Amino acid sequence: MGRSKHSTQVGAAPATATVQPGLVVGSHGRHCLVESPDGERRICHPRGKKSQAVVGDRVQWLPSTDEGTIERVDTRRNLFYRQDEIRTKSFAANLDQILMLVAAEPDFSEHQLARALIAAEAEHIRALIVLNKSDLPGLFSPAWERLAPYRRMGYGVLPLSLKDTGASGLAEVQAELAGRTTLILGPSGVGKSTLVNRLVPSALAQTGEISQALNSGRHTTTTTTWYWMDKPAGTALIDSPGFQEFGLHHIEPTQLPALMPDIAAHTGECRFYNCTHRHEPGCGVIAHVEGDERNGNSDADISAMRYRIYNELFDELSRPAY
Ligand SMILES: Nc1nc2c(ncn2[C@@H]2O[C@H](COP(=O)(O)OP(=O)(O)OP(=O)(O)O)[C@@H](O)[C@H]2O)c(=O)[nH]1
Ligand SMILES: [Zn+2]
Repeated sequence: MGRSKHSTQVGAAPATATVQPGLVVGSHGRHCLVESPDGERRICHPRGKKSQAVVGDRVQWLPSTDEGTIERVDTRRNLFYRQDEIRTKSFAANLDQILMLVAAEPDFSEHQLARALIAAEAEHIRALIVLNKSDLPGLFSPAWERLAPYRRMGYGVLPLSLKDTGASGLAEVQAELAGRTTLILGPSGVGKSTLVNRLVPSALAQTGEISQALNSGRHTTTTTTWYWMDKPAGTALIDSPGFQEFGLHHIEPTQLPALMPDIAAHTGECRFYNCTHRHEPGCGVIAHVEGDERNGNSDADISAMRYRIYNELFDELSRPAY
């Protein structure tokens, strides 16, 4: 077996093999890499559909020769995933937070940012936004301004620069990661690989090892990977491959307001208890939308862009699946 030579333990399973606890640190397709409490790692295969695991899962596994079988996935605290019309794509489980990395350039999509934040809220996962490339002043300031609504609604937003060998803001980012399990997400070109390599100097080597083990020696980048930054302190970083669209088909349109903190702040002010905040008279949300001609209010703390994103998502999630 091509895969076997990469496993760290060799030998037949004892006849009285008992299930053992483990942590999923890599996954590719149906099989995954499981780390035992002593740090040993081996490839495991799910016993069946119910024992399919994702990175971050705590599992109970049974040794079989030099590989293993996942017998059970422990109850998850949360599962961060996206869903398009056809399928669900899981990123990872049991997260303390997601770190959304965007940059002064390339220009980031606020829609994609909003979608990831909504998916995190739906699973009660904390989110942190980091704006990289603060060394590009002409581009950084407008990007920082675009994030003002997110700061206002309570998200942590941190500036960062990883240019050349210098860094600024890295210590502040590290402080937010300490003692937590963090999934890092970001569109292409924002500096995600640069950041992961800076936070986990052995990342490149580890990725090679994990994807080799999981892909019978073929090096691919389609693997979600768990990196220990500080194991005794419980600080871990999960890096997952890029994606095109962040589907939110698992969310009902009427759930959206509760998952968007700036909108949620005003839903209690609406005249109708089942207000959709799109056209109703006496709507507390509309009354707080910046520049909306329907509002005669003082305090417009919902940006026009955020309200547009709300409406577009509401329409999208209201369309019947086909
Ligand atoms: N000016 C500046 N450039 C940066 C900074 N961080 C990363 N870069 C550059 O941005 C480019 C993209 O960085 P990567 O780390 O490859 O980005 P990525 O997000 O992993 O992108 P993909 O590999 O496409 O997924 C590289 O040319 C980096 O050198 C920064 O803080 N400032
Ligand atoms: Zn309303």
